[in-house]
Amino acid sequence: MSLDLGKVKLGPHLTARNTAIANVLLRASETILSVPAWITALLLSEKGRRCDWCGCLPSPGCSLKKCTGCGSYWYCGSQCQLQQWKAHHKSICKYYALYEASSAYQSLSNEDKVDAILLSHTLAHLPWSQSDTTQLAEDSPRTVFGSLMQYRPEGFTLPTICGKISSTATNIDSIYARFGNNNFVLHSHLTPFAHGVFPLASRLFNHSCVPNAVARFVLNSGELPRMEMVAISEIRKDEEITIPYLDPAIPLDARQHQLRSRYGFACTCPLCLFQQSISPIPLAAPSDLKSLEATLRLETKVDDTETLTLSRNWNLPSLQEHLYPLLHPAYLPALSETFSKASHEGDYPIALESGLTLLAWYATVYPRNYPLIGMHSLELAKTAWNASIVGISGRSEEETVREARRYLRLAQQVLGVLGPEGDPGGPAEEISTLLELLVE
Ligand SMILES: C[S@@+](CC[C@H](N)C(=O)[O-])C[C@H]1O[C@@H](n2cnc3c(N)ncnc32)[C@H](O)[C@@H]1O
Repeated sequence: MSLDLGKVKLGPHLTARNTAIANVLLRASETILSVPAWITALLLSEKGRRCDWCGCLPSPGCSLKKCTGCGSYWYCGSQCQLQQWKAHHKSICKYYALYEASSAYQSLSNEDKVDAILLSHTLAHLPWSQSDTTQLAEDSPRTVFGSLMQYRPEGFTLPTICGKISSTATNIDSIYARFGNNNFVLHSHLTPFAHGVFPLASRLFNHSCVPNAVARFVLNSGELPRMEMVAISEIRKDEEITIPYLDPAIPLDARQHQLRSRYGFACTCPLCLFQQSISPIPLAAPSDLKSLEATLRLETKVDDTETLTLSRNWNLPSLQEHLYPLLHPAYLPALSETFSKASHEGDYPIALESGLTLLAWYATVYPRNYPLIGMHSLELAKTAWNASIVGISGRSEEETVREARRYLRLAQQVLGVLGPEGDPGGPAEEISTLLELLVE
């Protein structure tokens, strides 16, 4: 298969078969590829909350319309209902209630239930027999889906399927074997709401724990959710474009295990190689912790500039050796817990210090402009704002407000690279509102 899509093309890869290659120089925040979902299924917690077709929340003052057939699918209007009916719901509707009540379905985990429904939608969506598919174009979603790599992890079992569709599908097992390692979790404001199949994006993008691109999802009433792949740093022509299949902050062993068991490969990205090279990492002695954290904050320059910008590109390997204990797998969960607990309980001196250390940690481990840096910076800004209202001894209100503004500007800068995604509002709106409240 030869895919050339303007800014990105399919190239060879030594171990992953193919990979996405930049056709041109791509700037941070540039959209590399924009594709509508082929098939989606809402997370169970989102059923009845969002439209089953377009994924949108109902507009203010409106409510979703329930399918009167099965009573289990909801739509923002007849346009969405009609499109889903034609796409797959007509083959599923009258079987859904029995299917949902079946012990085979009930015994699945929530994630597997969503994938079982996604599989049912996929099978009902198009003709699957060979004779029905011979006319499809080379770049049609069905053809590209058929070219995706299959992977059957240990314990791979086909879930129970909804609808009278198994008779038209020639090879359900091989279709499902493309799900675990190719499908995407759709998110709004970085919070998951659905699983989805985007064959073209799956065919193109490999994983790296130091990715240079991430996916955002665009929702418009009446249309299937759209995925946009966005560059988070400058990507040179002919450079590989990679995305994160999981959170790079997960400890090395757990990350490697997930990538091996779910996707079938051993990651050799720069973060994995560096962490392997310094393993086993010693834990910091409690008496050293404060000074190590202060050095990390200083090193990352997160607390000494008026306009807080993370000017470095990813260069974790240049981290001073005595700071390695801060990369111990137990350190990040403990630090996150300290920050959450202190912010929640209003212990602002501790919250602001641990929150800033956390920001320095993220800025060190994540690549530049990684969205979670922005999300954390927004969280930290809110903490600083709350602290300014309550007051912190030894610090003026003005000082704390200035700190909040710095974090807001960093959040705005980092999340601006990702751009708006999902539902209206969200972090970008929150940041603007807070910046207005905290005018100088
Ligand atoms: C979504 S596909 C990516 C596209 C795939 N390379 C192809 O040629 O179709 C996911 C699969 O690609 C391979 N893959 C992705 N990232 C990889 C990496 N960093 N190293 C090795 N294999 C990788 C794995 O086999 C994984 O199951």
